[in-house]
Amino acid sequence: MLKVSHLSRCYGTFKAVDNVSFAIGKGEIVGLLGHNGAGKTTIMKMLSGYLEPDAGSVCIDGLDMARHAKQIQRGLGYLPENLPLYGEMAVADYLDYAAALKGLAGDDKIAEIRRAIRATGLVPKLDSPINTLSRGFRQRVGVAQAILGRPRLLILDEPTNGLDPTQTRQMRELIREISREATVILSTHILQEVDALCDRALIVSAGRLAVDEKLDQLRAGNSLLLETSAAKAGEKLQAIDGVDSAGPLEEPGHYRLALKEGTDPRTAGAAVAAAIVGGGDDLYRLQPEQRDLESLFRQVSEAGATQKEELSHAA
Ligand SMILES: Nc1ncnc2c1ncn2[C@@H]1O[C@H](COP(=O)(O)OP(=O)(O)OP(=O)(O)O)[C@@H](O)[C@H]1O
Repeated sequence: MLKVSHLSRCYGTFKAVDNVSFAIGKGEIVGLLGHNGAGKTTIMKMLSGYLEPDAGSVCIDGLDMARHAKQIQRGLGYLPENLPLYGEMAVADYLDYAAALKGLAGDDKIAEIRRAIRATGLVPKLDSPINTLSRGFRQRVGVAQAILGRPRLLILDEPTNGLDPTQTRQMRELIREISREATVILSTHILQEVDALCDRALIVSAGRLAVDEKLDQLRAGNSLLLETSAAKAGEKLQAIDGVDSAGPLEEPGHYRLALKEGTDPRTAGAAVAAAIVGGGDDLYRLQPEQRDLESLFRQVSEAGATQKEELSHAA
């Protein structure tokens, strides 16, 4: 449905997005995660056709954004980070205007506005000028305009930004509801948001895509941590059935063993233990590696910070 290839974008000489590629299938909810300034909004702007990439391409349903922006944008809903809402306008008038901009007219337009208003719980606020609404309701107006016309792809930049816990819960329910009909990519720096809503996480760090992983795979984990007296066990362990790679960690005798897909960690663990003990070495620790979004995010951020530091020293 969405294919992003080698996307890059600079602001002046600063590279905000650097060679990012990923693909999203129909019906997925994907979270784009990253620290402040990681490049999420810049990526979202390019996905929506609002900003042109310096290099790379965005294809939606086989159409290239560079050549078919108008056509693609008709089937796309976008909630930008700071949606310019016209404060003096009543909610109903604003949505009527937004629907017309999307090319909706006549009965279709009325039906779509009604649907968006109901989906976002905006019925009691229809006649209220936008500048009298709370932040949560303004955000709902933003989502309502994004879902007008039943877009097949929804791009939501920080949809729960600034919402209180109740509003956040309601917004998540709304996104889940919308995802029954549409593919959703949402950006956030809130890990729980991705945990609660998404099938997959993309983590950007310093403009680069550092992680692209399904959350159930992430939760299942597929690696072992080993501590042994064997000084150079790497090669021997790599030869064990089910072990994909055996990398030494910083401390001597510590290894991280990545397992091949479909390998049962218990079976591989037993073979690893037998190889260590059978070779006359001591086995101090062997356990599945605990992986969660938070530790992965921390790892990626630390790596990104080191990389930034190295770049600034080199400059
Ligand atoms: N118009 C611009 N001109 C210059 N630099 C910009 C511009 N827009 C963004 N940047 C810079 O590009 C980098 C990426 O910004 P971007 O807004 O994409 O990050 P983000 O991950 O969305 O951050 P946040 O979570 O704070 O919204 C940042 O360092 C930012 O300062």
